[in-house]
Amino acid sequence: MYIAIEGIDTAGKSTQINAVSQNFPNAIVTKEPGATDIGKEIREMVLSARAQSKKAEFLLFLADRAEHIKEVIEPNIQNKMIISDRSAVSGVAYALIQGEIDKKDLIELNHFATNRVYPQKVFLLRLTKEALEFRLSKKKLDGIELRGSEYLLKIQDAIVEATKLLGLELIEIDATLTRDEITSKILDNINRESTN
Ligand SMILES: Nc1ncnc2c1ncn2[C@@H]1O[C@H](COP(=O)(O)OP(=O)(O)O)[C@@H](O)[C@H]1O
Ligand SMILES: Cc1cn([C@H]2C[C@H](O)[C@@H](COP(=O)(O)OP(=O)(O)O)O2)c(=O)[nH]c1=O
Repeated sequence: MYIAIEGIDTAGKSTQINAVSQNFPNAIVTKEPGATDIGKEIREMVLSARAQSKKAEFLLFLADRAEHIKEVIEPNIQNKMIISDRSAVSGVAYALIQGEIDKKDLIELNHFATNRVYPQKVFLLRLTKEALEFRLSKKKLDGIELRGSEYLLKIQDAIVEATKLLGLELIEIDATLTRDEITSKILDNINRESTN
C-alpha cells in the first residue's frame, strides 16, 4: 500500500511518519522532494527559491517526482507499505496557489511524471491558523515558508482540491490533536483497509 502524509509546513508530517512507520518495520519511508540522489540536488535548488519562473519551480518538483516514482515507488508498490512525506498532491496544491499553470495541464503533467502512480490514501493533517503561526515561530523558515501563514493556509485548502482533482481518497485529521491521537487515527484507517 502506498500512502501519503500531506499537510502544510509544520503540520506534523515528519512526526506522524516516524510514529506510524514504527508499526510497519518493513515499510519504505520516503518523501518529496529529495528522496533520490537527483532529488536531493533538486530539493536544494528548489528550496533556495531562486527560480524566477513559477513554471521552472513546478517542473523541478515534477522532475523530483518522476525520479521518485521510478526509483522508489514503482519497485515497491506491489509488496511493501510505502509511507511518503508529501506526494503529487502537494505538487498540484502548491502549483494551484501559484496560479500560473492551468489546472488541466497541472494534472496531465503529473500523470506524465508519475505514470499515474498515486497514493491509495492521502492523510491531510489540517492545522488551524493559530497552531500554524505558533509552530512557524519556532523554526528557521525556508524560501517557501517565508511566504507566510495566509499563503500556507491557502495551500491547505488547495491540498483538498488537489486530492479531488487527482481522484484520490482523502482522510482529513485535525493536526492540533495530540501526537498519539493522530497516530491512532491514521493506523485505524490503514488497518480498516487491510481487514476489508
Ligand atoms: N500533534 C502535535 N501537537 C503539537 N505539536 C506537534 C504535533 N505534531 C508535531 N508537533 C510539533 O510541530 C513541529 C512540526 O512538526 P513536524 O513533524 O516537523 O511537521 P512537518 O514535517 O509537517 O513540517 C515540531 O516542533 C513538532 O514537535
Ligand atoms: C512536493 C512539493 C513540495 N512543495 C513545497 C512544500 C514545502 O514548502 C517545500 C518542501 O519542503 P520540505 O522541507 O520537504 O517540507 P516541510 O517544510 O513540510 O518539511 O516545498 C512544493 O511547492 N511543491 C511540491 O511539489
